[in-house]
Amino acid sequence: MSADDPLVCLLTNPTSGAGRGRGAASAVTAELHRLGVRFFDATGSSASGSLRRAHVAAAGADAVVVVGGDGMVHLAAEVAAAHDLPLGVVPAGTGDDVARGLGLAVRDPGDATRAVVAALRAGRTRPVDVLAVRGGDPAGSPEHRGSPRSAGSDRYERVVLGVVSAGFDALVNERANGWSWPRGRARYVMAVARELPGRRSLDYSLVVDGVPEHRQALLVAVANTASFGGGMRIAPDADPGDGVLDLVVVAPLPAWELARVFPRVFSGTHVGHPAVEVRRVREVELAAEGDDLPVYGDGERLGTLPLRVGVRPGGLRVLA
Ligand SMILES: Nc1ncnc2c1ncn2[C@@H]1O[C@H](COP(=O)(O)OP(=O)(O)OP(=O)(O)O)[C@@H](O)[C@H]1O
Repeated sequence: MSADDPLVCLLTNPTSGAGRGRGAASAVTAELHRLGVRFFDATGSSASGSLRRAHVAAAGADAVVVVGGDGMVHLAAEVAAAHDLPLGVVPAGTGDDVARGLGLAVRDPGDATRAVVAALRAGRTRPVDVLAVRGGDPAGSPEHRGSPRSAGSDRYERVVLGVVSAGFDALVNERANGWSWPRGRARYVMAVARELPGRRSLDYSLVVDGVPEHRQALLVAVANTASFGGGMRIAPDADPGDGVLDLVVVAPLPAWELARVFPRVFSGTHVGHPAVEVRRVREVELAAEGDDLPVYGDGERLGTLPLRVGVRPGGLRVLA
């Protein structure tokens, strides 16, 4: 190991993957030691602590490497993008939708670490698009405090790698996050079942690539990658390398029809349904009438509407 070797800012999360994160973190640090990689472990006792420490550590690092699920990858992407560093991902969550969406294999943490280190040492990165989200009331996302860019909602911009969504699924997410059991997909499916009877469509005001439109919809999602919620392929053809976003609007459906169509989201075949519209766009402004509708990005609460989502083509380099 020499001072010329790359220095990694490492982020882990003991709570990822229903507790698997702790073991994954140990496996990764052991492998980094074995491979002689210089790293600084920026993991704190909470998400906000990790974010603060990572912003400091990243200032002197050559890469950010994250061990965890979508929420951790989200946090690490924020740091990597702010410091213009490549991001290495060791998936260790319950869903790992973002990692899969980026085309990364979800495998043994040791193998994933070796792949990341090989890419780092070879200087091999793949550019991926990111969603740049403005608005969304940062007060609604306490873990975000501590970022150099969190001051003032106008200047506030947040990076999302996977899917930004508002509507039925955000309410489902809100409900699922309030439960500690069951884990993973089962928790989402149960939350859907609980949310279905009370489901309502909302009056959305959208500005899509500069053109205003009003829509009654159950759900509006802006996707960079295909899935969220542990395998729900909301935008099955979304490609994080195409420089555009997939805007998904689900029109109101009777409850019985929604219950019939919903399971098709796991295979992505819901997009053939007439109530589901998918468009390739570059920027969406999103508001919902008279509602503090929660908005989620990468499975994390971003805050509430209104907000604007744009694409930064190739905005992040992934070590792969
Ligand atoms: N150091 C930490 N200590 C406690 N909680 C943390 C820490 N770092 C992050 N968190 C929180 O843990 C939550 C879950 O993290 P993560 O997304 O990595 O795992 P997961 O939920 O199991 O995976 P997935 O989102 O892929 O299903 C995040 O919402 C994040 O805010």
